[in-house]
Parts: sequence; C-alpha cells; structure tokens
Amino acid sequence: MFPIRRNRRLRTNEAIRSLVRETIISPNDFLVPLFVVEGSGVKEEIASMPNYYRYSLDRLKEEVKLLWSLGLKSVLLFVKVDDALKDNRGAEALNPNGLMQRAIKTVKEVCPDMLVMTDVALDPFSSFGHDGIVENGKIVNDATVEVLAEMSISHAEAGADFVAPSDMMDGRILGIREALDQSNFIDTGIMSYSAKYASAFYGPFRDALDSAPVDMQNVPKDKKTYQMDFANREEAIRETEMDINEGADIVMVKPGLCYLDIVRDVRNSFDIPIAVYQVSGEYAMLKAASEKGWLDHDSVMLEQITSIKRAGADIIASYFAKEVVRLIS
Ligand SMILES: NCc1[nH]cc(CCC(=O)O)c1CC(=O)O
Ligand SMILES: [Mg+2]
Repeated sequence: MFPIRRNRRLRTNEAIRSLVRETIISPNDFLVPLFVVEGSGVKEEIASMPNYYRYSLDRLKEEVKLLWSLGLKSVLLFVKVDDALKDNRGAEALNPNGLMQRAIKTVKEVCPDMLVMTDVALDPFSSFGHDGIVENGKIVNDATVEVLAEMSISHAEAGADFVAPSDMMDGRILGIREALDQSNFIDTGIMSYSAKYASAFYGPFRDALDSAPVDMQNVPKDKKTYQMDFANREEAIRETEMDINEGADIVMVKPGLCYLDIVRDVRNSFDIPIAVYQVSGEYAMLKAASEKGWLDHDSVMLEQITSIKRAGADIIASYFAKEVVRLIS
C-alpha cells in the first residue's frame, strides 16, 4: 500500500490548488508609500526605484484617486524637503503649512475616506540626515522624542489618521501617545516601526528623499546606534512588547524579506496587527534583475508578497502595491 497519502492530489490543477490555498492577497493588504515634493506638475521617476515617482501636490491628487479606484485605501506619506529648510532639530517638520501638512490635506480633499498615515522621524528634515537631533556625535534620545511628539500633533491637526514613527528612539510611542491624548487626538492611531533594523536595503529610499546621513566629522555615518542590529532576533520581541505596552496600535517589522523569521516570531508572540515594510532595496533588486531578464517580474513579485503575508503580516507596505493589485484583479 505505497503510498497511503498522496499530497500531489491537492496540486493536480489550478482549481484544486486555489481551493486549498492558505494565503490570499487582496487590495486590503496594502499600505501604499507615497513620496511628495514641492512644485507643480511634477511626477519624477526615482532613479534607483524604476516606475516609482515623487509627486507634487497637484499630481498627488491623480495618483490618490487612481489608488482608490484600484481598491487601495491606505497611504503612507513621505516628503522630500529642500536642503535650505533642513536643520538639526527638524524645525520644518512642525511647520503647520509644511509640505507634509499640505500633503495630508490634499489627500483628504480628493479622497476623504483614504486612510492617511504619516512618517514621523527627523531624517527628511535633518541637516545631518539623522532620525534624531545630533549632539556631540550622538543622536540624543529624549530631546528627539519631544520633537516627534510635536510632529505627531501637527500631523494629526492636518488630518492624519495614523502617525508612523520610524525613528527607533526609546520611549517615543509613550511620548507620542500622551501628547496626542493631551491634545485630544484620542482617535489618532500609532503604527510603530517597532523592530526596524539598520539595513543597507534603505539605500534607494534615501535617494528618493535625499535623506542619507551626511559625511561630516562628529556625525555618525550610519543609524546603528538606534536602528537594530540585523544579527538579533530576541531583541525584536523586546522592542515590540515595549511599543505595545506604550500604546502602539499597529507594530511593524522592517525590512521584509530578510526578516520573515522576525515577522513569524512577532506573530506568534502578540495578538496585534502587524505591518511589514517591503523596503526600497527589495523593490530595486527585483526591478533590476527583471530588467536584465534574469527574473520574471510578476511571478517573483507575487511570490514575495505572498511570503510576507504567509509569514504573518496583516499589512504590507510595498512599492509594488499597485502592480500587484492590477495583476490579481
Ligand atoms: N526614518 C526614515 C525612514 N522611513 C522609512 C525608511 C526606509 C524605507 C525604504 O527603504 O523603503 C526610512 C529610511 C531610514 O531609516 O533610513
Ligand atoms: Mg523601541
């Protein structure tokens, strides 16, 4: 009686495969990152992110409407700030009429039901390209948290539904939650980049926003004193648990593909929505390999996205969102 069990029966054709498929991708899974710049009529392709663009506010409107029509209902906003507006404390981040604040209003104006999340960190506003304030060669934690809390209030005032602190300062979730509550933004959510690793996969993103750490004496060249060491796994649980206790509504693991063990650990440890950020370098790798004809773009894209969800993600922040949704619809 060899063999009793024949697993291949369940793989015979697409009908049976789809019947037993465990992980299904839908537009509801995605959070779409958007890069915003000053100007008008601007839709400029990011060199290291083929087919991904920076939009001026007028062109952002079209893009947001398009996303909505595809069933993509959540965006994550990032802004590219002029060098002249950058300083060590990221003062421009608090400008009530700053680019981020106007971008939030623009999205809500054309698409009131679109969920708007905003990046909260100093790097796009920092003259040193760091997520926090630099003093004597160090990124100072507590003073940075104060700015992040003010920044969060400013985003909430402009109409953001969720703020997404991506800076990895200690205690910032509590600082932001208390600040939002004190300003009566009790319904404004926090998606915390809880386990964010110091990754070389962020390179294209830093090109997109011109936000890489500067090469200067007494300024750290990398973000390793605040973002996590990629050799560590248990630490991700500790970081995530603290953020949940401090009031995070959604926690995140970032980057995606190299960190799916972490995603599964977090999934098995906590009963809270988990976001995974498939970052710019992951996007760029597939674009480059498929341009060379070395990988089949759409198949690999779907395999990657499905793997992220299979690992335990509830939410996937991905530059592929639009392409995936078009592929599966
Ligand atoms: N704090 C900024 C921020 N928010 C998201 C990313 C990376 C996203 C990507 O690579 O797609 C980064 C870059 C960084 O930490 O240097
Ligand atoms: Mg932390």
